[in-house]
Order: sequence, then C-alpha cells, then structure tokens
Amino acid sequence: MTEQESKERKLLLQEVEGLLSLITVPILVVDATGHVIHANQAAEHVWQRSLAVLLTKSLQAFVATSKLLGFVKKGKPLRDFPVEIVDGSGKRLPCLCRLHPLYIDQKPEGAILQFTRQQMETEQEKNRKYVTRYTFADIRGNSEAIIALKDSARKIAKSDSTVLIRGESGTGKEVLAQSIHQASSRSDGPFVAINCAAIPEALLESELFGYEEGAFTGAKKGGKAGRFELALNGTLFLDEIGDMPPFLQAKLLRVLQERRIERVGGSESIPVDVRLIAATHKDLDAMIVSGQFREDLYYRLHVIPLYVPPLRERKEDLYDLIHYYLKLFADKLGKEPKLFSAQALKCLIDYHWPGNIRELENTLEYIVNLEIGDLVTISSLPAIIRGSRTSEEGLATQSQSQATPSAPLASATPAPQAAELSLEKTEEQLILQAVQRFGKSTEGKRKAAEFLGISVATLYRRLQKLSRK
Ligand SMILES: Nc1ncnc2c1ncn2[C@@H]1O[C@H](COP(=O)(O)OP(=O)(O)OP(=O)(O)O)[C@@H](O)[C@H]1O
Repeated sequence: MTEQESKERKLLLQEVEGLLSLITVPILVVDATGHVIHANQAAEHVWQRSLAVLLTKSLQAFVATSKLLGFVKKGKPLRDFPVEIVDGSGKRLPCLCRLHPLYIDQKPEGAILQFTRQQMETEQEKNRKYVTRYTFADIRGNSEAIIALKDSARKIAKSDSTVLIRGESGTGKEVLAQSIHQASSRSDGPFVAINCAAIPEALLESELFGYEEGAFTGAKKGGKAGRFELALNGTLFLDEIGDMPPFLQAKLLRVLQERRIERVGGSESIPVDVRLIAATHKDLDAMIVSGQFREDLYYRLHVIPLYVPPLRERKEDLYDLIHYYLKLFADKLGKEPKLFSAQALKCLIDYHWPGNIRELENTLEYIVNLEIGDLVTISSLPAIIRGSRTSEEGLATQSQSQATPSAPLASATPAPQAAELSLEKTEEQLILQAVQRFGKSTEGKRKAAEFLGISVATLYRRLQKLSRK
C-alpha cells in the first residue's frame, strides 16, 4: 500500500468511527458468522459493556430473535424488522431492526445492524435518559487545587443549595456537576442539563419551562414539559448561564424565589423540587457591572461557589491525565499504549492548554489514532502544540543552547534514550534532571518545581517515591 493510500485508509476509518459515534441508537457491525466486529457508543451504553468486550461476543448474546442471524448469513437487507434485544441488565426490549448487508465480490461478508425502540418513548422513559456518566472518581488529578475542589464539592453535595461553578471552557465543570448529583440524595432522580448558549433565545424559554398546547404555532398537541419539570426530584444543570438573555434571567430569578414554574402559554403554577447547579466560563462580576447580568440573580446562584482552575495552573495533573487518556484511547482503538520521548512529553507540559482537559483529551485521541510507531515524538504532536519546534533535534539544540532555567534537559546528565522511556520513566527523568540542574537545596527544589509546572509538595512526594525505588 502506498503512503497516500494508507493515509486515505486511515482517514476513511476515522470518518466511519466519527459517523458511528454520532448515531444515538445502538449499531452493531457483525461478520458473516454473526461475530461483532464493531459497535458504536450507544451500543456500549445499551449493553453496558465496553467496545473491547462487545468485540468478543456474537449477535446471539444481544438479540433474542434467532432469525436475525439467518438474515445476516444470507445477506438479506431488512427494514424495521421486529426483534427483541436483551439489554445490559438482562431485560428484553422490543426493537425494530434495520439490516444493511455487506458484500464482497457478491458474497455476504457481514452486516450493519441498527436497533430502534419499537414504541414511542413515554415521558417517564425520557427522564431515565438523563443519567449521569461521571462520579468524583472520574475527576482525575492529584494537584492540591483539584484535591481541595473535590473535598469541598463532596461536602456540599448532600445539601440542596444552589451551586455556581466557574472555570474556563473544558476544565470539567459538567463532570463536577454530575459528580455532585451522583453524591447527593437526589442521585436516583434525573440529572438534566441544558446549555443556555447552544439553544436559540426564542426556544430557550419553552425548553426550560415547557409549554401548553396551542401556546404558539407548531406547539405539540398536549403541550410539552420543560427541563425544570423533567428534572423533578433531581438536578438541573444550567450550563453557560452567562449567556441567558435578560428576560429569562428575570424569569429564572422568580422560579428560584418561588420554586414554582409556569409553562409558556399556561396559567397553572407547578411546584418544582429541583436542585440547581449553574456553570459559566464568563466573568459574571464584569457582566453585572456592564449591566448584562442581574445582580439579584447572581446572588441567588452564588450560594455555593466552586472554581475549576485551568489546566495550565495545575500542570502536575498532566501526568495523570496523559496516562489515563493514553490508555483509554489505546484500549478503545485496540492499540498498545504508546511511549513518549522526553522531548514530546516536555512539549505537552510546556503547552498552555487554552482548551484545557477537552483539548488534552482530543490531542491524545489524535496521537493514538495517528501514531503508527511505538514512540510518540515531537513530530507526532499536533502542529499547534509543536509550535515552532519541528523536530526532536530542534528542541535538543534549543535546550542545549539556552543557559536559562528553562533548559534543564541540557544538564550534565546526557539526554535519556527516548526510545527506552515509558511515560512514568520520562517523568522520573525530568524530575531528576530538574533537581540535578537546580540543586538539592530548598531553593533549588522550589525552582525545579516551578520549572516542571508542579507544586513543591508534589515534587517532594515524587522524590520520596523515587527514593523508595
Ligand atoms: N478531572 C478530569 N479528569 C478526567 N477527565 C476530565 C476531567 N475534567 C474534565 N474531563 C474531561 O474533559 C472534557 C470536558 O469536560 P466538561 O464538559 O465537564 O468541561 P466544561 O468545563 O463543562 O466545558 P464547557 O465550559 O465547554 O461546557 C470531558 O470529556 C471530560 O470527560
């Protein structure tokens, strides 16, 4: 295969992966014997198994209707064929199956199967969709800031007080909100999220508060419950609250005062037992000064303020996060976890991560997807992170030519053999070299910690761990 063909093939695979992940109903791809060869995230969710486990199973493990395998073997297309699937908890669910056969040289080689629930979802079933994915255990990182944040959030999780989470985009505000819900007495209830910036102003009101039949042209027969009602006995997460238009800020304030809502076009006042968690990356204080955000609403929301610091202010978390996402994507894509060259790792550590953990997650997915060798070098990193550094040599030369504290890799210790380094080993090397460069005095360790972008306490912890080895 030529390099161009190999590139096109990889791109095509990524497109297929991307398309499958966008589909919200479960999809299984099977070979001619019914063995699962691919599945999307919705399938992982329905059958409560990871992709890696799904790939060890056959169709019969998930579908109670034996006829389906016969259709796969014959390569017969199906449209809305009634089947019963057996979900992750062993429950049988009636579904409609679409079968798209895969042929090679006119021989059936497998099929793509899509399953949709047969009956219309009831309102109650819709509520069940609002389940959380995250708990505090999913908030990774050992920096003092993250440990303190988790401690405070755990403490306030049990109460019903309103929480306001601030932090830059991609820092994990929604992860934190879900974790609080999970640790609260409302965890059996729904967690309903709405992004105030993503919904057009005209629709936001009816999405939040619902509407009565005939409230406006196009309103559904029987009306529709809004997110407040859907979150009954649970938690409502108002993301990007700073983007809420002024007329809705006033309405939200009333709801928070009275704990009741009125649907659009309705007159009945409905009590809503909902815990509110709001989040924003905007500077609400400045917005109050400029008249864009209501001060009275701000104080109603600001009962328990939490702040998620940006990744660049807690760089010690990078090691843990890189390790975690590297393994996650390697498992997902059925690849071996990669090794990092010291320079590539240093490049990730030096980068300022404006998109925070979301950007880091995407970067590692990119690296695992595109990296063919076992070693991640600088040239494997996305251009934006590589910046002006285009090669390992480039960085090494740059490091060696600088006599400033930002060049500890140019210390008396020769640069480690990159190919031999695992992520953990690379981290050890960086720490040891920084200490060697700046000295073992308290001041030296302080400088080393500053250079590495970690706290002094973390540096001491790592050195203690190393001394025990
Ligand atoms: N501490 C963490 N450990 C592991 N993954 C995390 C952590 N924090 C966030 N993430 C991941 O980062 C991504 C972004 O998180 P999330 O959506 O909660 O950020 P956000 O601050 O709400 O972003 P936005 O303001 O853009 O809505 C998610 O995929 C999440 O899984």
